[in-house]
Amino acid sequence: MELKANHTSLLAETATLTRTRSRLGTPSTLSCSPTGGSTFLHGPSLTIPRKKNGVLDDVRSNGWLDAMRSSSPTHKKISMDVGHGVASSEADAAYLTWLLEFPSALSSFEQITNCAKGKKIALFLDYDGTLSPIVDNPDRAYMSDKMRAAVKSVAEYFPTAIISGRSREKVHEFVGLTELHYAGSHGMDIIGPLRESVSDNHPNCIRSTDKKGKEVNLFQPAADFLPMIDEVRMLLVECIRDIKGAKIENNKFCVSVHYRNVDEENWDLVAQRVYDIMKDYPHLRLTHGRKVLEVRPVIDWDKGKAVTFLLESLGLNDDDDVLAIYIGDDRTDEDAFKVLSEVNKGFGILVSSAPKESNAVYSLCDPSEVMEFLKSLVAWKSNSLE
Ligand SMILES: O=P(O)(O)OC[C@H]1O[C@H](O[C@H]2O[C@H](CO)[C@@H](O)[C@H](O)[C@H]2O)[C@H](O)[C@@H](O)[C@@H]1O
Repeated sequence: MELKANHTSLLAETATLTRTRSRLGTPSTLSCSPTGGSTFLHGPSLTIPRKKNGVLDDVRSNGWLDAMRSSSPTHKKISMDVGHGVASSEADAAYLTWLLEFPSALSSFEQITNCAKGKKIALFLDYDGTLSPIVDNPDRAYMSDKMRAAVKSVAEYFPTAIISGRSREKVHEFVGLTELHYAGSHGMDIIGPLRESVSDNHPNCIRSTDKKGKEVNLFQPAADFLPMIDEVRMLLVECIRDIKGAKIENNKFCVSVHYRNVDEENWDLVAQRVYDIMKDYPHLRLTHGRKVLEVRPVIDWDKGKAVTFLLESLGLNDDDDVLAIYIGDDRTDEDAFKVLSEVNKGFGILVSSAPKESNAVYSLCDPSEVMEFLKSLVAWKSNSLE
């Protein structure tokens, strides 16, 4: 039996498994001001230390390898002892305990819609691991037609944006819906509605046209870095060429170094090769995703800033009656969760099937639960309009 069958009763069952509930608290205190979540632990420092004696000392001592090993917890669903409703392993018990701190957005749906009453919902969706399941080949991370239909329906009721680490063009191609707003390269490439106050406030925001010839605002705060990023991408392609399974992905303002398909014994080699290139580019930094190293410009911009920018572009940032919901699965999504709770404008929903520290308030287990959540939002909104 899967956890999804009945979150509430399972949570009650497992309450006895933990003595930490009172310490953790639950968003039942959320009322209509959804802030909270815990402080996100950013993990190992990502600054690059000077080179030491041995070749691999750098990547070991700076924590890259540890971060690589913990970057994508094994996907699992809770298995339960049939007929007993108790968690069948310590990992399951840990997950159920974690759910007390980050309750399912599905079982908390009524609480969420109570918060949303009388408010304008704006929806922000990450792509990989949120709308599409994680797969070995990043070029084939397609979302299902059912998911596409769910995203299309939700966008009919609420302004909806995709915020991805991929290039904007690529994620738009995968999603294939023109009615959404898109931010690629972790928010460093945004097309938003034309709004003069926004281009006045952001020097890198220019007037442009989208694929349909409609006038839009194009915001690319890292435009000056493009030649450097291209140069580093080409160096990275060369330097990992002989490592079986390693793959470089061009995300325009970022470069992804994938190691999902590399033998674990060669991960340190991937890390060291990337490190050896990065050390000559102090204006670039590295972040960790799910079995991916991401090289990006050192600028004060992330998915959190992209959410703020998009809210401004949608004319929603000054309204008190806005509820922004951000759904994502990755470390980079934490910046967005954090911003929403800081400005008290909404909350994050972390997609994870394993316990993680997060700035999110709620959780969903996997993309199938994300789809269920989107469909529930549509049903709730259309019923409320009848
Ligand atoms: O911000 P996102 O939309 O979540 O993008 C983050 C990265 O996602 C992709 O990589 C991840 O998904 C791949 C396909 O399932 C998987 O093979 C890979 O191991 C994951 O890290 C994408 O390929 C990256 O470029 C994005 O930065």
